[in-house]
Amino acid sequence: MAKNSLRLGLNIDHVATVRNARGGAYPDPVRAAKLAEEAGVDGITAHLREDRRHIMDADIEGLMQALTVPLNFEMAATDEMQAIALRHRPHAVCIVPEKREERTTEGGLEVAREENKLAHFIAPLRDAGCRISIFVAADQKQIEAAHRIGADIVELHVGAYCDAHAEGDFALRDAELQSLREMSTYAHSLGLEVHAGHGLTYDCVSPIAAFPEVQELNIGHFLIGEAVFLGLTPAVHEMRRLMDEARG
Ligand SMILES: CC(=O)[C@@H](O)[C@H](O)COP(=O)(O)O
Ligand SMILES: NCC(=O)COP(=O)(O)O
Repeated sequence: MAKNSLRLGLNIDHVATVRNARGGAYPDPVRAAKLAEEAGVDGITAHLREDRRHIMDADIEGLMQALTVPLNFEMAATDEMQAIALRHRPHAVCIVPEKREERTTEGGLEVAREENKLAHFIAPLRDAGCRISIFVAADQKQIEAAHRIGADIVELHVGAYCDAHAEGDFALRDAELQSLREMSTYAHSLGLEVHAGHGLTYDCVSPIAAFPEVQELNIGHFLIGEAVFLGLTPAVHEMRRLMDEARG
């Protein structure tokens, strides 16, 4: 595996969170995405939630028109979202679980219990040329099911590891890290491309970036927050530096 094959995808959802807090047009997530592109990100991630709490339909339209880097379109497995993805045909579609009342994405997708349904759901998206990613916990059963339904990618939900690190529960953090390490090796052995994301910060990114099987990190909330202090370009550059350093 090439040394520098770790890509950074910026999740721009929370530019839209700030915009939507007041209504109106700014800050504009498409402008943020273009700036991030100039700063050297390898892709943009946007999650069109069913309740449109941050990214809106017009943002997806704007991103599809403006971006030169790939768009990773995160969405729930609903008919509405499938129709939107089929209209835009983004580079990748990442299927995520969604609960209307949650503050953020709490876990990975339940693939094993919904295997047939999901296999049918992703088929037209694949036929439309989208790469299929499934956002999963570090759980062998879910990874095997993602492989069986024909996903190209699994994105490992690293939120529990990040939370344990932030809370100083280092025993739990190390246990989570070990599961993530084992499951990234396992997913790669099945032929799945491995991505990781959710809750990554400067403080906790390095051990995940060091996993040789991981090819992409999707990072948003922390970087958009950090951009308030540093500006988006320096914030992205610092994350890129830490990822490269961890990769060795
Ligand atoms: C699936 C995922 O991890 C991201 O899309 C993240 O969820 C975005 O933030 P919210 O969970 O706040 O929508
Ligand atoms: N899929 C995870 C993601 O896109 C980024 O999550 P976060 O860094 O905004 O928590």
